[in-house]
Amino acid sequence: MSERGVFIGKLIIPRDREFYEIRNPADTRQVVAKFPRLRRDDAREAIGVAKEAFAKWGKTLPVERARILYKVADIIESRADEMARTLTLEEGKTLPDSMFEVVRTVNLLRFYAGLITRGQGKVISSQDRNTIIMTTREPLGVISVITPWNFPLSLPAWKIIPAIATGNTVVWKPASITPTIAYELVKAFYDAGLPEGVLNLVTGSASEVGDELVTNKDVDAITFTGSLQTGKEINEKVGRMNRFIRVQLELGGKNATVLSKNGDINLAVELTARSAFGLTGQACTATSRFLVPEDMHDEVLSKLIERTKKIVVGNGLKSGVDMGPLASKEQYDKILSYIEIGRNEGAKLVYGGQPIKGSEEFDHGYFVMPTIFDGVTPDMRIAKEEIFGPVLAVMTYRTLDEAIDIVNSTEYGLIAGIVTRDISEAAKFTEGVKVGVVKVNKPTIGLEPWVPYGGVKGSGNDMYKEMGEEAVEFFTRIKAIYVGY
Ligand SMILES: NC(=O)C1=CN([C@@H]2O[C@H](COP(=O)(O)OP(=O)(O)OC[C@H]3O[C@@H](n4cnc5c(N)ncnc54)[C@H](OP(=O)(O)O)[C@@H]3O)[C@@H](O)[C@H]2O)C=CC1
Ligand SMILES: O=C(O)CCC(=O)C(=O)O
Repeated sequence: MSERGVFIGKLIIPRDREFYEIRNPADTRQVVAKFPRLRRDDAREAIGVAKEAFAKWGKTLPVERARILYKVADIIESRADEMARTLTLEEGKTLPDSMFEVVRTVNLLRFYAGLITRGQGKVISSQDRNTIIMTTREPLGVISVITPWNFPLSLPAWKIIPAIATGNTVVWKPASITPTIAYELVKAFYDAGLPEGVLNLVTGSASEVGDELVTNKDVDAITFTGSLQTGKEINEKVGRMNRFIRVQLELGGKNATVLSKNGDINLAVELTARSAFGLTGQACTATSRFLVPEDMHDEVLSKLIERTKKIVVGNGLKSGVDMGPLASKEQYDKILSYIEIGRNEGAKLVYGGQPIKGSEEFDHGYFVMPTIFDGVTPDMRIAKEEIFGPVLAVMTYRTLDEAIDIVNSTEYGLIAGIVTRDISEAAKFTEGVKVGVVKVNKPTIGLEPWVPYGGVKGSGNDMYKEMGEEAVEFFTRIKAIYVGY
């Protein structure tokens, strides 16, 4: 398997750096690609290149930037099958889920291309005669983009595209285990004619490359998605630097789906099974708690187990597979350890709870069964901590108020779902839950790119939203202009 490069201004293959292997999580005998482990100096160089490129890119007309974004969209569309396959090989999710990411990326490109040509300022009436006041939005400069592995294409895309569309330049550090699809995304930008240095890709460790992207004084803003722990670390580091820059932190979740007494049981079971076990539970939007009215518990649980038995686990490249492997050995060990924690703290394991082994198809991958714990109480670790895998906690409640309290009882606040036929119940739930997104009769997974997204509490620093028109607010600053005539 060939060695891949990085983009520092342009594509380079740094032969004097160590290369590390990316392996397929469904079959670890297969090497997907090799990438260089860059050092701090390389990241510093990339930031310098981005700063230089900003001097020109920041002054291009929106229509020129839009023209390139539309072209990137066409290129990605023409490479959709190949890119989806690469994503599955590298991260493990099923091909339809990978294709969903590709299509979302194309939609993001076209959405922001259209949006920026519409203009971003306002005209405000003045208290003085013969005066016009207006605002414009200007790009910030160099943006550090640091992203996780679970949505390795569309999640970075929803940061990079509005950043570049608004005239900023970018240095991107993808998660160490998913650089191949990152490389493909950046390549599509350059194939579309993006000027050198506007989008830079640096692969390497969090402690060197990641740290440089956070602490370098030429960085004007940081947008990060990842764990709560890393988010706190980045926040502290930036705080210690004694200068004011924007930091966007999108962190974990411990999302609940609540079945109300007035809800459709079959719908709740279907949405929960999809949101808990789809994407192998490795989504920040996944449902990891299922709250069920006490008197409906037995019927719901038996339907949930029946539905979960139908989930086909396997290599994401195979058709008919619903759930791929976990993305890495680290993930595999972590999920199995949480299953052990659940057992030890007295939750009842009613389905799964095992790695899948014993055949050629499964012996070389990080496969585990979809897992359901029943009798989970809010004080248990499996009810509070983000597991980030296919492990669902079933909990019971008596009143809607109590359900809302349970939903709010973790340190996270990303998404909450309710299944109900009663509109006033849906309204009460929506008002009561402390989260960034509410889903009514919909799965917690599945976001649309034109809708603002972001969590509260431990799920994010909640100053700016991602996606939608709102993303532009993070990547631009407002200038007010008073004109007398
Ligand atoms: N709210 C949201 O929108 C989403 C949140 N997430 C959250 O992401 C987490 C899973 O992703 P995971 O990759 O494990 O998260 P991490 O926080 O471990 O890593 C995220 C990214 O940050 C890098 N990184 C890690 N430590 C530092 C540091 N000190 N300074 C700079 N960069 C650093 C990582 O590099 P490296 O890979 O080299 O370690 C990676 O690129 C889950 O908690 C999940 O909930 C995921 C998706 C969406
Ligand atoms: O659920 C989705 O559509 C997106 C979720 C996501 O991006 C994430 O979990 O990282």
